[in-house]
Amino acid sequence: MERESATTYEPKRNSEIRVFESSDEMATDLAEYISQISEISVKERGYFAIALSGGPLVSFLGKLCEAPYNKTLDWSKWYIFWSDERAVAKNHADSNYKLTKEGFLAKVPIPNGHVYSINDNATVEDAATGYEFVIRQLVKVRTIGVSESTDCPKFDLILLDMGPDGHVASLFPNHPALELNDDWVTYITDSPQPPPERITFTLPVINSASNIAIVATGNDKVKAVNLAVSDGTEGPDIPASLPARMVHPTDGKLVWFLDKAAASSLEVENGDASSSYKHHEY
Ligand SMILES: O=C1O[C@H](COP(=O)(O)O)[C@@H](O)[C@H](O)[C@H]1O
Repeated sequence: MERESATTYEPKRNSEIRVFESSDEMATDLAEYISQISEISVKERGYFAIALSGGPLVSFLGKLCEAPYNKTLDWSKWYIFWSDERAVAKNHADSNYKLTKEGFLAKVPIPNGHVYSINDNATVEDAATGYEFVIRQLVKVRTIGVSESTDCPKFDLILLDMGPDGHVASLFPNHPALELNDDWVTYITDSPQPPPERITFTLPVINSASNIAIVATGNDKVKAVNLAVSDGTEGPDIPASLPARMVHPTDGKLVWFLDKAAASSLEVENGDASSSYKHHEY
């Protein structure tokens, strides 16, 4: 696909940064990106297993509900998961399920049985255990792939929205959940942002995906974007435990979708605003 509107940094190894002039351009490119991954996954595996998140990224999924995608995509092969959920009822304003249902899922013909939401009627501990169990069953029958490198589920695509503090999914800076290596899904009860109780994919699961997209928009994301993609050495100024900086696909590919505001502190390599942005090499 031609992406005339985006400033793109072609990857050193397995990452790429795309910067957009407008929300509309970002939504158009994101829709094409998701569509292409969906088509490849269905062709190669027979399924498309995608994990969604909350945050502003959901508002960028609208183009998928319109022509041509609403007609051309094989929605019957889509399987929907969440990279994180808040411990609230599904009809609560804070629910990531509610956000994505209203903003996307209600507008496309994905079979209800393919939508794997997180239990809102259990303790967070039980909901996390139950969600991991469901994912394990789907890995066994290969509806979700498996990473040969990590033995973790290999989602075809995990869509993340980065918070202003650099959190992704419900993995927050300096939180012990960042160190979990054996669990696929975990829970926290002390989120620094409300609501405190949440269920989240762990980093090994995120990093095992075939494709990871991180969306960040707005002025309040400038610092976190800079820290997350900086090629500087980690230390007092660049925290090692910034979750977005810890997203390193094992065998897959990471694409950042940024608006100009969020990307405003990235260093342009040769001083030309249409040229590439520096970022760290994995
Ligand atoms: O709490 C959450 O926040 C992030 C995004 O943060 P925001 O400040 O940009 O809304 C979201 O990605 C995540 O799924 C969610 O649970």
